[in-house]
Amino acid sequence: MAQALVGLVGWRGMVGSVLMDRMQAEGDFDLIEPLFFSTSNAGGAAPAMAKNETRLQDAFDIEALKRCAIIITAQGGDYTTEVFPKLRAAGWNGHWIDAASTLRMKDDAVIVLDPVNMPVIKNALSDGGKNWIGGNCTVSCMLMGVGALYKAGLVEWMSTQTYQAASGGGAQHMRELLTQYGTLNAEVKALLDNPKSAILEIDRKVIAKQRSLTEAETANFGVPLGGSLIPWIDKDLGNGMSKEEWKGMAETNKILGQGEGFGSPAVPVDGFCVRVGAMRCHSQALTFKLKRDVPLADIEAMIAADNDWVKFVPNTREATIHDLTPVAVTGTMTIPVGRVRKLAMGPEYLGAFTIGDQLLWGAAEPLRRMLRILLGA
Ligand SMILES: NC(=O)C1=CN([C@@H]2O[C@H](COP(=O)(O)OP(=O)(O)OC[C@H]3O[C@@H](n4cnc5c(N)ncnc54)[C@H](OP(=O)(O)O)[C@@H]3O)[C@@H](O)[C@H]2O)C=CC1
Ligand SMILES: N[C@@H](CC(=O)OP(=O)(O)O)C(=O)O
Repeated sequence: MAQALVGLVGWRGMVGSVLMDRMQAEGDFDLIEPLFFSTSNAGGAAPAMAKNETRLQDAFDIEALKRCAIIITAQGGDYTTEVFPKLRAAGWNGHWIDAASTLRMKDDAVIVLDPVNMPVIKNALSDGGKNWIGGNCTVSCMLMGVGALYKAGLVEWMSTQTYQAASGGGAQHMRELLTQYGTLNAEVKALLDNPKSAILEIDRKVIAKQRSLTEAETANFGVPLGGSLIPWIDKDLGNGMSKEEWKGMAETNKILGQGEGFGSPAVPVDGFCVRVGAMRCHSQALTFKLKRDVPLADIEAMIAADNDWVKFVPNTREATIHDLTPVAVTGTMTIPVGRVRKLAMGPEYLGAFTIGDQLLWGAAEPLRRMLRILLGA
């Protein structure tokens, strides 16, 4: 039987490259006939994973896209906004798998995170669903870690305080962060090399340099991030909330198939989203109000048993500083959850800390897993 023709758009970008690596590592290309698209180099050579179709197709060519049974895109929201409606209007009835946020909250779209919401995905599939969208990276990584508490119906509300990496803004943001670190280091290198130099002199020079970075040096974040932080991510919704913060409640509930549109109450999720100088791991401190007092050991066991990727980190200094950091997690599929303890506010109040690679579980992995679900593999 002929293999399904799967269109790949955005495969050479940062998210797309991580997706390609994961698809190769898991043998996904053995199951499909890939058709590679480009917005900038139609007619050029497709990457080595191509089989019969070795030339890049034009990613804006609706007729070429219509040939595909499934399209996976990590090209970005502008591309989705431009192409998806035209493709559907042209009668294309295939499956659209997308990393961008554009379609996430549409009624006919499912936010895919199958280790957490396989029942929601299966329901939508049996109802003829065709639009499968990856979730916000922070939300997906959080639910991979503590989804067990939601599945058990234990969460009355949750507050999140995030520590989000530069990669969430894109490749240029990562470069800008590292360039800033380099600039700051260069500013005080001579003083650092002299063990007798005064730390407050170093500090004075660093802050002076941070405050005088040029527009070019802060073009992506708008302000210095190296040696600082930015407590605002994504758009200003005008009600005191950032769009990234809004996604926390909206997407968590939609992923779980509850709240608006599902006929059940939404769990309140709120907090502050903060950009920090990490490279590609999003970290989050979580505060839960549970519906009842559950013994800590039961909670730990529930979290640890939820899926193959969650790793329970004992709440000790040693385990935490080694296993619960962006440096430990980057480039791995592991989602550590640690610092789990009852809080001083009462026995129903639980604290936890979790981390995920925002390019893996936060972006690429749910997409390739959805492809597998569609292929029945
Ligand atoms: N960054 C993130 O953390 C997350 C991003 N997303 C979604 O994924 C989308 C893509 O993000 P991201 O991968 O960071 O975007 P990139 O900018 O890395 O890639 C997007 C596209 O830019 C084009 N491009 C132009 N110049 C280059 C270059 N030098 N190297 C590689 N590609 C280039 C490519 O298209 P072409 O080959 O056609 O020229 C590529 O597919 C986002 O817009 C967002 O919707 C989702 C979750 C997380
Ligand atoms: N907003 C995220 C990255 C991202 O792409 O999110 P979304 O897929 O929800 O637009 C961040 O900056 O860390």
